[in-house]
Amino acid sequence: MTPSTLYFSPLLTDWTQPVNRQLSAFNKKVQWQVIDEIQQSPVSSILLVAEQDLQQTDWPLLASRKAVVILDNWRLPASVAWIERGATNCFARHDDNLISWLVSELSRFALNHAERTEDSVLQVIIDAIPTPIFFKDHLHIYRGCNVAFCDSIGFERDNIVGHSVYDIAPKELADKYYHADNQLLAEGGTQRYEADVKFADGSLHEIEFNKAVFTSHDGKAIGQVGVMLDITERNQLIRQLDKSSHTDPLTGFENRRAFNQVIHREFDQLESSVRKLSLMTLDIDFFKHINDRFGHGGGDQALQLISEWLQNQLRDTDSVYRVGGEEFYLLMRDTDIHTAYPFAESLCKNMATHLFTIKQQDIHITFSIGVIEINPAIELENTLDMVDKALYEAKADGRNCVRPVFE
Ligand SMILES: Nc1nc2c(ncn2[C@@H]2O[C@H](COP(=O)(O)OP(=O)(O)OP(=O)(O)O)[C@@H](O)[C@H]2O)c(=O)[nH]1
Repeated sequence: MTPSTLYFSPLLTDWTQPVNRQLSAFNKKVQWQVIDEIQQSPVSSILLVAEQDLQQTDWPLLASRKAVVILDNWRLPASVAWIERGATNCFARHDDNLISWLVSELSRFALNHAERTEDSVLQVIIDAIPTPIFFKDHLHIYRGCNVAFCDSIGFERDNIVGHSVYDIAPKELADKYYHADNQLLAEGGTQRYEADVKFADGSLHEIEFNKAVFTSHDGKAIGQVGVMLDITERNQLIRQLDKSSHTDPLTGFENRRAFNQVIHREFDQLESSVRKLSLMTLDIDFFKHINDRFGHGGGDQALQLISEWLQNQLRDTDSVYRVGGEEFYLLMRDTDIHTAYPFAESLCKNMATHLFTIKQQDIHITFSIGVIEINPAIELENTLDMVDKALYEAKADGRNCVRPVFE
């Protein structure tokens, strides 16, 4: 930033000439730079802006500049309102006090700059903490941060401190932060929420923001401190654990625990819908013989081959679960018994004619199957008992067959 450059908004264009003449009279040589948007002026620069040029979306950026609002007709309430929104000062168009304020600011620039480089004990302490930490004032301007915060967002501290969140984050994200900050300042206390954050190296992180308001001695909110906990690995672990607690490792199918959750959810929805839902229970016949003949490893291989085969027979709306050693449930959505029964018959027939190769030997394997349409008027437990009973009947009737339940 050049200290002797004064940035100004378009409506002040004619007005800058008389001001420039007066500054020259006091040996203050300045350059004038017109800007269309506040963001075109550097943070901490002196910005002179006509009240009519300001949009509400500009307000969050006022406090990160030395923004002076110029009023056509100076009114005390308007002046105070602009200062509360973050403006440094407020003058009437023809107020000579503006000239003395500018002279004083231009003279003090070097001193202020030197003061900003001070290193405090607090800074050393927070820099030693590997978790990103930042603090902002009540106008959403960053007033401090640690090294971990700079590293995570990929900015130097000088490009953060004194800046508005709109200076360092894309508008969409800045809007989100601004809204959350406003809410916290209004409500006080603490705030915790999770959000995805893109770090400087392009990686996406799941972050838990822990923020707290700090107050002046009279209890007024004057800013907030935020700590960003990276919970990406923790969440990945939770998702992995959740998945493995619902998945059978041998076949990759979901297990009985997953089935119980899904069936109860879908059963509850059935009551309020006209959709049909059918359930098939499939049990491999004489699986013990396969283990006896090929060993337990051969039995495992058979289970994997059968699962692959079964998966290939299904429609997109079907889900299969391994609910026991050699027993599977097949949930068929949008399917009534008149469709489910012939489908079960064709599965049974296709399975019996398919050749599986285990340890270089071709064998035939068969299923016994029970099938039922789930009736929302009947207790789910009773339905599950009925379809299991149908499966036992199929076994008792010689296996390799389907027994449907018709009510
Ligand atoms: N290899 C292997 N075998 C399993 C697994 N889970 C269960 N089994 C075996 O599956 C066999 C099931 O035997 P049974 O319940 O008698 O049933 P079956 O031999 O299939 O006979 P029916 O069901 O009456 O036709 C047992 O020998 C179990 O040890 C598994 O994960 N891997």
